[in-house]
Amino acid sequence: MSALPWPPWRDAWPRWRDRLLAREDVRRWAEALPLTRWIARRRARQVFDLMAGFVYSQVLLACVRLGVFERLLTEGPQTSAWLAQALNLPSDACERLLRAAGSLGLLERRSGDRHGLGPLGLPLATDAGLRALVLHHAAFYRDLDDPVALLRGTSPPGELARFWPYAGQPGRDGGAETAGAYSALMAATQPMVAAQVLQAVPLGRHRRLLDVGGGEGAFAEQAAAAAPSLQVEVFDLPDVAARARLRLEGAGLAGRSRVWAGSFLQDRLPAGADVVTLLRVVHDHDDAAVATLLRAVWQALAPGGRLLLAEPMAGTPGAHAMGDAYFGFYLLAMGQGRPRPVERLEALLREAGFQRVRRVATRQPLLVQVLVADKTGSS
Ligand SMILES: C[S@@+](CC[C@H](N)C(=O)[O-])C[C@H]1O[C@@H](n2cnc3c(N)ncnc32)[C@H](O)[C@@H]1O
Repeated sequence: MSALPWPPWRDAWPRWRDRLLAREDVRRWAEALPLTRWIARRRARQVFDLMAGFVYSQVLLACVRLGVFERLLTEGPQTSAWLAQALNLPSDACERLLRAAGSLGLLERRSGDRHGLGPLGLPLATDAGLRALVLHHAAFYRDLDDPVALLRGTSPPGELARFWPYAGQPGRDGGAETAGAYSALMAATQPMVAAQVLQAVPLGRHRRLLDVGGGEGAFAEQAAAAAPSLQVEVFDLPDVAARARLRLEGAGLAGRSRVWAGSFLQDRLPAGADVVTLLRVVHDHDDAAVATLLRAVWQALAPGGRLLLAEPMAGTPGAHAMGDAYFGFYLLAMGQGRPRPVERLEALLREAGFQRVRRVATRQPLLVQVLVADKTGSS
């Protein structure tokens, strides 16, 4: 266990508060008193939202499955009757869905008794990657059916674990199919990550980029568009690499790209790139595998080259639940990996031989944080 992040004397206040608020009479008093009433109400709402969060997610899933957001984006605000017909729902059920989605900020009322996109519905209407994730979460949701068994490791492998095994055993049965489904999801959600990374770290000064665990090449394609003189390369497992080859050729990048098939846990990475990217890869792996991977990247980089590690991280200010709750349980269901705080990743990078490890701010740290690290010595 690591040391406590605060000295024991700081426990005194929460201990006193917990003892006080455990008393029924104090809670009633706090609800009645104008000065504390708003805190009591906010807490009650927060607890209710935690309890009911799974219902909110299913309202969102229904909207995505029915294509509500894209429809309202292309057709503009519509009446409940119009939507009931377009979505093939009984009018009562449609009204119920519209009310639920409205209460969550996904939709909002407009003039003439019509419904339009709400502030939270707009990103879902415009981002196919977000909608793909919502659909994918249906499988994650089923895996969370018995969270205690999941924590104890006594539940049978769930759907996410079946989605993933091609990574551990390339070439095994069903590899191409599972790799296809997973890689397509990654590619659909990659644009939001690429936008953050390329804005934070322009690649114009580099000549050769190697995207390790680069999936079907979605980031390589965007990097090539952002830096026209950059040679882009992707390294991934064989079934995924085959998809990357097709994608990059299809994007007209055959002359500026190269795709390598292999496992970064067993095979040498191609040497000589002056920038290596690891996007949403490290959190998928346990510490021993990460040490192997980072050492392999260090060896592959040209002297003076740099590594760009980007992923959602634990302890992200203002987004703790994203790291510790969402990714903590997502990766548990997947069967390996963990979200790591920046400090842990910095330590792993230094242990692998990297120097000048530094953080680069992104506009949406919830989506992705970026660490840059240099290879200053020779291998
Ligand atoms: C979460 S996905 C991220 C893909 C891509 N970087 C992105 O952000 O869209 C992780 C990627 O690492 C690849 N991967 C996992 N284990 C690997 C291994 N041992 N060797 C090479 N690639 C691996 C997977 O096939 C997958 O494409």
